[in-house]
Amino acid sequence: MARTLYGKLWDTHVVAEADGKALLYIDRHLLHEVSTPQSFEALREDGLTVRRPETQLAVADHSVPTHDRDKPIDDRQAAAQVALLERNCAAFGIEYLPLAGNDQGIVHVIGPELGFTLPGITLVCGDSHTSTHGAFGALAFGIGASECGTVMATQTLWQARARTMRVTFTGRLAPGVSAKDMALAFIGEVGASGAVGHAVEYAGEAVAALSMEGRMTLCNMTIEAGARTGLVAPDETTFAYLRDRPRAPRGEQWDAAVAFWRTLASDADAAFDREIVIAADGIAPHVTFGTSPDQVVPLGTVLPADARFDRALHYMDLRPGDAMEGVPIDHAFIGSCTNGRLEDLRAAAAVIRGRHVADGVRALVVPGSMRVKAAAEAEGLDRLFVAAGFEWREPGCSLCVAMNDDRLPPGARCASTSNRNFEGRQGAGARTHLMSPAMVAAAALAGRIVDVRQVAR
Ligand SMILES: CC(C)[C@H](C(=O)O)[C@@H](O)C(=O)O
Ligand code: SF4
Repeated sequence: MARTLYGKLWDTHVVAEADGKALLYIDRHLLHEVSTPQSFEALREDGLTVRRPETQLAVADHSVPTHDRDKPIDDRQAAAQVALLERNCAAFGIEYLPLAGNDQGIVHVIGPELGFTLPGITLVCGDSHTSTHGAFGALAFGIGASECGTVMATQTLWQARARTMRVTFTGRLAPGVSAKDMALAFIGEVGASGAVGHAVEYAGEAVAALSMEGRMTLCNMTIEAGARTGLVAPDETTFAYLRDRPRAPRGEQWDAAVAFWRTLASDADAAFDREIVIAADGIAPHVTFGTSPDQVVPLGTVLPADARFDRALHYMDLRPGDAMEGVPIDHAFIGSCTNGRLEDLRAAAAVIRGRHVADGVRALVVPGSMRVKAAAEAEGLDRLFVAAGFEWREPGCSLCVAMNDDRLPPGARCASTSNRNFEGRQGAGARTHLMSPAMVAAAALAGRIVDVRQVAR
């Protein structure tokens, strides 16, 4: 029978079935400091060990400071969280990527760039944005703290099979429009719970044309439509990205792996439970206006009059009929597991080159990882951002979630490349507008939200 990519990934990992659920084999587990303390505690209480430590990889990202990394961490809670992760990993034999090392970064940035994330595998992490790794054709999904413990002890998880949804982006993106705009357009169309219970596979010409960075942005935000996971079938772009990555297979193993990875695409006649088609060539840059990622509009339109948005608009200090263009901003954030990769920094830099951040705007660039930072510095992007008035920081989640000391004051309004615009996400009372890196760069220069297509060179 014809199968979808999701079906193939599922079938190759089922160990047992009962009560309508399947016991799935979990190939890889990523860990960070926020979601794992209880998982390790549970192992200790039950006297369990980690079954296959070599399939697990840990890094601290959420609460780490993005400045003065040569000094001890100031914040006591953050310092304790990071130290605990390090101790737990040492005690259970799990590899930990040190804060001072060259491989540290946001968990969803380092997995792919190290070649830890591979097509055809199941990959989990105690973090909702684990869907990012689905860009490689891996079955990747976020799990809870107790499930992290289960995976460490048993290398398996009971899961209910998801329904399938294919989202086909026809045509090509226009200049100035990116994967972030595709993600926001999709979420705007289906709503924040529109894909609940579904595994979403992205397909179509515009997806095939995306770089791995773009595909990761798309899969990363899939979770904001309520989906369990996002997927893109692996292709030449995927293989070219993974070749020679530090932990990717080599030599004959590489050839065998690629031959297997080529079989993972959905069969031509595979049926999906739901099909959505979006014309990519008609997508304009998108900006969120509310406090949920689906409260989003394309530029060139005005905010809808709808009682459902009353609370959000009140929080955001906006009104129905307002256009997003011209809304003044005082902060700009370029970073996160959605848009903190080299390509994202390049897209922002291309807009900024030779210009300066507007008076009264505080702008931050937080590379997604040490490797992204090093690569950006090798191209001189750090100097370009600093000359333009941006702060150039050390890698971590930073202002995406404000769990470290990067936090906005109440009433601040931020143009942000991150993925969640919830109330207080970037600081109590702060307002977040999600958009692409190029759009954030343009907003930082203008001091207000502008259409990057009108400022880009
Ligand atoms: C802290 C962590 C568990 C959380 C998540 O699950 O996604 C965070 O990464 C987020 O983006 O809100
Ligand atoms: S960058 Fe943001 S979304 Fe990504 S893992 Fe960190 S807090 Fe979560």
